[in-house]
Amino acid sequence: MKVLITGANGQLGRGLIATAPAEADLHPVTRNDCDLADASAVAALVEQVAPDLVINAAAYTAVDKAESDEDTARAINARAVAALVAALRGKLVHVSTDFVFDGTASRAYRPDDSRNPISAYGRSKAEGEDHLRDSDLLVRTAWVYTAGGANFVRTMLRLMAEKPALSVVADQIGAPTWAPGLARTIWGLVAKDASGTFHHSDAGVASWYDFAVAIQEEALALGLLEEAIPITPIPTSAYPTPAARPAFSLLDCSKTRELLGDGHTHWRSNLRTLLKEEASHV
Ligand SMILES: NC(=O)C1=CN([C@@H]2O[C@H](COP(=O)(O)OP(=O)(O)OC[C@H]3O[C@@H](n4cnc5c(N)ncnc54)[C@H](OP(=O)(O)O)[C@@H]3O)[C@@H](O)[C@H]2O)C=CC1
Ligand SMILES: Cc1cn([C@H]2C[C@H](O)[C@@H](COP(=O)(O)OP(=O)(O)O[C@H]3O[C@@H](C)C(=O)[C@@H](O)[C@H]3O)O2)c(=O)[nH]c1=O
Ligand SMILES: [Mg+2]
Repeated sequence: MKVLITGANGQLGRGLIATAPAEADLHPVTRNDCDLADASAVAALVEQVAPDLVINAAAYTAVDKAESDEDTARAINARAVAALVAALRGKLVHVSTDFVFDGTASRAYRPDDSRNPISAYGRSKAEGEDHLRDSDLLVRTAWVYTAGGANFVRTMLRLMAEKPALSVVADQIGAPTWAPGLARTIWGLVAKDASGTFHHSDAGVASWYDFAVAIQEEALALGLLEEAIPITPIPTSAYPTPAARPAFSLLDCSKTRELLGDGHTHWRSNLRTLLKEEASHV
């Protein structure tokens, strides 16, 4: 099975490469190999590799920057998806976000719930989803982190080492996602030849504040941080950002777990695994 993986240097791309099944003949590509904003380059790449499957792990993920750069976000998160679908004979596995939802739900979002993005990034990702065919596979995830990535965990570790105190929003609720776990779920869905929409995040629920508190506790226990600093829970209104973010974006992952018939690891357990990995590199 010839598999083209875009975004190969990203958090998910690296996880997909690390967890790929032995029978997958991987063709990882980065921005240097192909600029996804260039539709003709996308078509040429797909023609040249002639993959059975494309896993599109590339995206414009700078949520705040997208507010003032929506056209670039749309080029990568939407128009590149259309170009992949147009060039491709095989299946597209595409990845999207909890930020396609508006956050007004009072229960976890199911794969077929209606979308209503409230940011430029969310709109660009929703538009990308719309380009998929029925035979393609869409996996929505949230709050992704991994070793070496640009993510909330690494931002917190840096700020906790530098600052005397932190304030973190406590009224945005969701669940973090460890990239290698997401990658395994994607390979599991590919093995089942799944199509349609699936959700994957780690198990459990958190606010960004809860996540920050857990990061500090686990990092102190592992010796990644020397001293605890006070972390204050704040409302979103006290932390203004260019992009609006959903107040509640928990993903209901039961359809995915039922199909794969496996367990669902709690985010705190995955966080500990990641921090142990970070600690072993120090
Ligand atoms: N990160 C998160 O919290 C979440 C991510 N997602 C989705 O999951 C998927 C994977 O995200 P993640 O791995 O975290 O993202 P990353 O930002 O870690 O990686 C994205 C990759 O896409 C590449 N890329 C960006 N623009 C282009 C371009 N024009 N041409 C070629 N490559 C490009 C980037 O390259 P470069 O480094 O050179 O820019 C980067 O390697 C995405 O679809 C994202 O929307 C969903 C929910 C949460
Ligand atoms: C650094 C910092 C952030 N925050 C808040 C801002 C924001 O509401 C929240 C998370 O901040 P970040 O900028 O790390 O997260 P953000 O980039 O918005 O993360 C999102 O990225 C995209 C790609 C997705 O698809 C989403 O699922 C989600 O993971 O924490 C604080 O309250 N205090 C702080 O000191
Ligand atoms: Mg970010």
